[in-house]
Amino acid sequence: MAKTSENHQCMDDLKAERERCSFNKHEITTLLDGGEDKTKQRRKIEKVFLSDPEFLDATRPEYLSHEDRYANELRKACHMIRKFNEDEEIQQLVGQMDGIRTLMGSGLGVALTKDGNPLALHFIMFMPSIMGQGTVEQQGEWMGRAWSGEIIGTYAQTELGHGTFLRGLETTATYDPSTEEFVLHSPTITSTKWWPGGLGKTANYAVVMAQLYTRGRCHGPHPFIVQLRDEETHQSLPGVTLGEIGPRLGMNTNDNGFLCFSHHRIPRTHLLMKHSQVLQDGTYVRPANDKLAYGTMVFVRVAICFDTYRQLQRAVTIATRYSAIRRQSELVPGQPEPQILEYQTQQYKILPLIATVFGIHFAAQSVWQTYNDVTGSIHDGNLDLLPELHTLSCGLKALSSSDAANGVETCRLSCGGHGYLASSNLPRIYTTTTAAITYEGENTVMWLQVARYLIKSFREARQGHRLHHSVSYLTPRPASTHALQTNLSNAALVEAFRVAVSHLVGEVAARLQGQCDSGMVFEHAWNACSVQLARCAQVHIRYFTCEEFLSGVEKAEVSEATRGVLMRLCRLYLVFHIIGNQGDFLRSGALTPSDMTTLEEELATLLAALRPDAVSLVDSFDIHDRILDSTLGCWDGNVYERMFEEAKKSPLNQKDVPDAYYKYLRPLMKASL
Ligand SMILES: CC/C=C\C/C=C\C/C=C\C/C=C\C/C=C\C/C=C\CCCCC(=O)SCCNC(=O)CCNC(=O)[C@H](O)C(C)(C)COP(=O)(O)OP(=O)(O)OC[C@H]1O[C@@H](n2cnc3c(N)ncnc32)[C@H](O)[C@@H]1OP(=O)(O)O
Ligand SMILES: Cc1cc2nc3c(=O)[nH]c(=O)nc-3n(C[C@H](O)[C@H](O)[C@H](O)COP(=O)(O)OP(=O)(O)OC[C@H]3O[C@@H](n4cnc5c(N)ncnc54)[C@H](O)[C@@H]3O)c2cc1C
Repeated sequence: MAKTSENHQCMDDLKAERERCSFNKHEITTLLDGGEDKTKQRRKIEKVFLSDPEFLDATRPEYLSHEDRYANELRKACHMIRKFNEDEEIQQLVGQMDGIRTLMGSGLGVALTKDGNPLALHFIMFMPSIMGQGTVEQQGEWMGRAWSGEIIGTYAQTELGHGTFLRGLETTATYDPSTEEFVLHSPTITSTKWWPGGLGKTANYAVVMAQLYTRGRCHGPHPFIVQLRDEETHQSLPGVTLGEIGPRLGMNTNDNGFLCFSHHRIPRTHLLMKHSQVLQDGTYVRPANDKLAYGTMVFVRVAICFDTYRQLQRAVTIATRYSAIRRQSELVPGQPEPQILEYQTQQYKILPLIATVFGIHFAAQSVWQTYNDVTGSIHDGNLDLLPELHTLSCGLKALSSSDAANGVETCRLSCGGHGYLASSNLPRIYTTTTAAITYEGENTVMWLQVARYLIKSFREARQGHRLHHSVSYLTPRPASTHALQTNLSNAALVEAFRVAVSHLVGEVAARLQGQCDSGMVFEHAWNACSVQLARCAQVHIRYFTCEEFLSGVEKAEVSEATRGVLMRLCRLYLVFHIIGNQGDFLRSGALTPSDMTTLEEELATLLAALRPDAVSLVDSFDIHDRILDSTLGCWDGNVYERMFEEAKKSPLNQKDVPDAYYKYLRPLMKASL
C-alpha cells in the first residue's frame, strides 16, 4: 500500500513529540533497569532472542486451534530453555542461576510466549518451593534436574472446592510407617486440584499441598513433591488422573489443569522438610511457624508486582503513542483536528498511569528488599518480621494488580474502537493482567489480610507495644495536622495519607470494638466491618506506595531535569489519589475543602506540564516493538498501515467469498427464488 499523507503525519507527530523532551530519557531507562550495565545487558539479551527466527509466530495465535496454540507456545518456551542451557554467553549475560527464571519473567520472556508460558509455574513456583521448602539434600536431589528441564513441575494447591481457604483443602497425605510412604488421596470431587498452570499436559511433577496426617492426627497443609507422569512415556501414573480445565479468559496456553489421586503412594522423603518433618516412625516435628509452609506464595506475590508493572508499562506506551498520532474532532471550530492527547480528559486517563508505573516500580523494589532481608533473618531463625513481609506482599500484590488491570482497561478505552482490536495487543495485556487480581490470593482476601495486621497493630500500640516500621504511624502521638492546612508540599501530602489512614483505622477499630462490646462475636463483627476494613488496607498500601515513590525520586541519581519530570509525576500521583479519594482526607481533617480546590487546580496544571513529555516518558521504558507487539503503539507511529497489513492476514480474507457463504448464507439468501 502506498504511504499516505496521513501516515506521514502520524510519523511526524511522534518525531515532534520526541523533539520537545525536557529530560534525559536514558537516565530513566537505566533507573528503571537498575543501572547502566543492566540496560546494556537487557538490550543485548533482547537482540539475541529477538533475532532468533524460532521465536517468530507463523500466524496470530487467535487464528490457531486451542491445541495448536498450546503447541506453539510450548515450542518457544522449550527453545528458550535449550538456547539458555546451550549458550554460555547467554548464561553469562542473564546470570547463571536465577537466569532462566528472570528471562522467562522479563518483558522479553513474557512477550515471546505471549499466549501464556506453559513452563511458567515450573520456574516461578515449583523450583522456588523446592528451594524455600526443601532441605539441602532435597534441593540437591531435585534442583539440577529441574534447572535442566529434565523434570517439569507445577504448584498444585487450589482445589475445585477451595482456593482462598487453605486450611480447608481436602487432599490428604497420610503417612504409612510400615512402608515409609505417604498415601495421597482425593476423597471428594471438590478435593480435585483445579487451576495449577502447566498441570494439564506439560508437567510431570508437582509440588502438591495436602493435609498431612500422621499417627491419626492432621497437621494442616504441607508441600509434597509428587511425580504425576512417567518420565519416559509422559503418561499419567496409575492412581493419578490429570487433564486440562478448558478455555479461560486469557493465558490459554498455560494449560491450567485438574488432578485427583486415588491412594497414590510417594516416599516419605518427598515431603518438603525444611520447616517441618515426619520421622520414619511417624513422629511429626513442628515448624517454627506454621505459615512457613506458605513461603512460596509470599515470593510469588512479590514477583507479581514486577509483572503487573511491566504489563502496565506496555499498555500505557501503546495508549500514549497512539494518543499522539490519533487526530479527532475539533478543539477550536474550524481548526485542524488536534492530537487526542491535547484533550485534558485524555491526559487525565493516561498521565496518572505513567505515574503509576513509577509508583509500582519504587514500591515493588522496596518490598523486594524487605523480602530478601526477612528471608535472610528467617534463615537465621528470626521470624519477627514474617507478618510485616506477609502484609506488604499481600498488599502490594493487590494494589499493583488492581491498579494495573484497571489501568490497562483505561488504556484500551483511551484508544477508542481500535483498542478493541487484538492487533492493538491491549485485549491480551488486559486478560493477562486481570488474572493477577485473582491468582496467588484473591485481592479482597489480600486486603483483609492487610487489615488484620493493621487492627492487630493498632491494638498493640494502645497497649504500649512497639510497632514494626510500616505501621509505626499507628502509635498514638500528639495531633500534628495543623501544619497540613497551610502547607501542601509533597511531604505534607504524604503526611495527609498518614493522617487519613490512621483516622480510618481508628474509626473501624472503634466500630469493631463497639460491636464486640454489644455482644457480637469478634468474627461476625469483623465481617460486618469488612468493607471498611478493606478500605483501610487500600489506603495504607497507597500511603506506603506514595512514601516509596517520593523517597525513590529524591534518592535517584539523575540530572535535575530528569528529577524534575519524576517529581512532577510523583506530585501527580499524590494529587490524583487524594482528589479521587477526598472523602478519606476531609473526614479525617487531614485536608480541608479549600485544599481540595487548590489541588484540583494543581491537577490541571500538572497535566498540562507533563503532556509535552508524555511520549518521551513512555519511550524511556525502552520497550522493543516486538515486545510491545501492537499496531497502535509501534515506535514509528505508522499505525494505520500496520492495522491494514494485520487485517489482510485474517484467514477470512484469503478468499473473496468464503466457503461458509456457499454452505449457509447463499441457501438462505436464495431460498425465495
Ligand atoms: C511473575 C513474573 C516473575 C518471574 C516469573 C518467572 C518465570 C515465569 C514466567 C512467566 C511469568 C510471567 C507472568 C505470569 C504468568 C503466569 C502466571 C504466573 C504465576 C501465577 C501463579 C498463580 C499460582 C497460584 O495462584 S497458587 C495458589 C495461591 N493461593 C492463594 O494465594 C491462597 C490464598 N489464601 C491464603 O494465602 C491463606 O489461606 C490466607 C492468607 C487467606 C489465610 O490463611 P489461613 O487460613 O491459614 O490462616 P488464618 O488463620 O486466616 O491466619 C493465621 C495467621 O497467619 C497469617 N498468615 C497467613 N498466611 C501467611 C503467610 N504466608 N505468611 C505469614 N503469615 C501468614 C495470617 O495473617 C494470620 O495472622 P494473625 O496474626 O493470626 O492475624
Ligand atoms: C489464571 C489463574 C492461574 C492460577 N494458577 C494456579 C496455580 O498455578 N496453582 C494453584 O494452586 N492455583 C492457581 N490458581 C487458583 C487461584 O490461586 C485461586 O483462584 C485464588 O486463590 C482464588 O481462590 P478461589 O478461586 O477459591 O476464589 P474464592 O475464594 O472462592 O473467591 C470467590 C469470592 O469470594 C470472596 N471470598 C473468599 N473468601 C473470602 C473471605 N475470607 N473474606 C471475604 N471474601 C472472601 C473473594 O473475595 C471472591 O470475591 C489460578 C487461578 C487463575 C485464575
